[in-house]
Amino acid sequence: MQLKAPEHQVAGHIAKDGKPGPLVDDKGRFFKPLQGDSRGENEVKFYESFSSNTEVPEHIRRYFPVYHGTQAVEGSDGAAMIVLENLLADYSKPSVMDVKMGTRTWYPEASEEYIQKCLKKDTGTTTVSAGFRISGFEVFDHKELSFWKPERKLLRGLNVDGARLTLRKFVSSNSLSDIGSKPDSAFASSVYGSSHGILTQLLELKNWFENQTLYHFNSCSILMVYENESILKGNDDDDARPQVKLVDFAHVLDGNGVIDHNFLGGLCSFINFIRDILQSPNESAES
Ligand SMILES: O=P(O)(O)O[C@@H]1[C@@H](OP(=O)(O)O)[C@H](OP(=O)(O)O)[C@H](O)[C@H](OP(=O)(O)O)[C@H]1OP(=O)(O)O
Ligand SMILES: Nc1ncnc2c1ncn2[C@@H]1O[C@H](COP(=O)(O)OP(=O)(O)O)[C@@H](O)[C@H]1O
Repeated sequence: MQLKAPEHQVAGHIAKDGKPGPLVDDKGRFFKPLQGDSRGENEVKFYESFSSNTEVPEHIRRYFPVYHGTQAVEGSDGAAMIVLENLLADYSKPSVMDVKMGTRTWYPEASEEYIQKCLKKDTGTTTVSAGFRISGFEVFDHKELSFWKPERKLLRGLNVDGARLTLRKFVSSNSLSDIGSKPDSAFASSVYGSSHGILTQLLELKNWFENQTLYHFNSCSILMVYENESILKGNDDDDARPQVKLVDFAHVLDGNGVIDHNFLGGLCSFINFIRDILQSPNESAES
């Protein structure tokens, strides 16, 4: 089995200091290392529960990576990995964004030390003020014809206007490395707005979150992706294949019959940001 580091990972842990990072194979699978501190165990528990839970509607399953169990992986010193569908396997020039949802990333059951660490990040980013934060993104720059990924530090410093601007940049054709340039939102209608676009998918998810009490998705992210190859070729809107997926279930807890207000609130706010861009694609917030 040929394994390599994923080309377009935008957030989360990477191989560092002897610890393994995610890997992908050529058969469309994504291998995520089981993290210590019971996080890995908890994520496996979630996937096992979710994949056999008959209360999860079929049309909602498509928003989650397919789970293929766990596996000891040779290229990674035999470490156990969670085997998932590689969400980017069918994309050749993907633009990708990871958005961590919720007005808080901590939860009462966590240790005081962990809560304080999360609180610091939550108040210092748009988590508290907007109900989500952009954890990472990579866009295909249509002027430079190459991928552009901002430094993490830059993302952590985004305020609400900065997040709004970044969501425009994500669907713009003008150069992204130029901080001063105003995003043209050229792909907003095909990526965010088309009948199968990001907004439609977010609204379908929201419908489920308004009722589901099975799980609480603490610290979970929405991963948005679309294809640039088709846009470059001038094909029609549907070829951008915009996709919304949920990732990172290391801190998911049982819902115990209670609505996940934290995720739902963040999702509603995020939907409003996307809607605003669609309603005024030419407006551009100052960074
Ligand atoms: O260590 P940090 O500060 O980079 O925090 C990680 C987060 O990075 P962030 O600062 O939010 O961009 C990281 O967030 P992303 O996945 O990058 O959005 C995770 O929250 C990670 O924890 P876990 O894998 O969910 O248990 C976080 O890792 P832990 O520190 O909780 O191990
Ligand atoms: N199934 C997947 N397919 C493709 N890429 C993925 C998949 N899951 C995660 N990723 C990539 O890895 C990043 C980190 O994933 P995540 O599950 O949040 O890891 P961590 O627990 O280390 O934070 C995501 O932002 C995304 O770029």
